[in-house]
Amino acid sequence: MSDIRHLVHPDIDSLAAAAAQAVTGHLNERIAATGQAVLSLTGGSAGVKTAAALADADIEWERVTIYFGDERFVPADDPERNDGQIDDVLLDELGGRPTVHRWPARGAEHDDVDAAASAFRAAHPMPAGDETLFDVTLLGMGPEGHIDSIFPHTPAVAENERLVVGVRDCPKPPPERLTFTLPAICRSRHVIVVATGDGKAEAVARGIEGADPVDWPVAGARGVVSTTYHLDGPAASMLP
Ligand SMILES: O=C(O)[C@H](O)[C@@H](O)[C@H](O)[C@H](O)COP(=O)(O)O
Repeated sequence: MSDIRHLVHPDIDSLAAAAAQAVTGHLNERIAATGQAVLSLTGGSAGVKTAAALADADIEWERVTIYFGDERFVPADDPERNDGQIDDVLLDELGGRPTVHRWPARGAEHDDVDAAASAFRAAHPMPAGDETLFDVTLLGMGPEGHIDSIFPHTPAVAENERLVVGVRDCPKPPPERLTFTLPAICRSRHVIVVATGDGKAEAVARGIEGADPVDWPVAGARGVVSTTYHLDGPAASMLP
């Protein structure tokens, strides 16, 4: 099992700055080594703030490929989509420099979430086996330990083969979503979890102690090289 650690920051802005600095270091290391890097982004307040902090980072973005860890299966122009929030704070500013792979939107081409997941798999073939898929996966987390659209006690958290699934009956609206699964997330070199507030404290503690991911999905998100939780004081308050 890779190294797992946590860092506590005074507030969400310094947390986002530190997480963005870590993302930058990991991406630049891979760009120096291989000429390219792959990043998976996340929605939520801490995730979007971290993406915003990346707008000032010194990164050769034309060498970076970006995915979104999950997406709400709603129309492309729906303000509920995660990618629109990331466009506003980061991608619009970067223009066409990174390669960005978006999830299918609900619409004329896709009106069924499972068909949309199949279409995404077909359009983005990913190698079987252990080869890493992402250099960095950034994850926000809900109070019940959900990451991406992987919620406790759902088919998505039990998925142990497919890298991408459609989600129905999601406990948090909207009910239909698309998500990478734990087998995909665990093929990241570095996993970075960002969480603030005492509502997240139990999930943080369960994640770091290595609880059953069926109960606390974040506990199943482990990077090949490192797993780091960036927290504020309240989110860290149940750690030993
Ligand atoms: O699709 C979603 O419903 C959100 O993106 C959600 O998964 C979010 O990332 C977490 O709930 C953490 O959000 P906060 O950092 O705002 O608490």
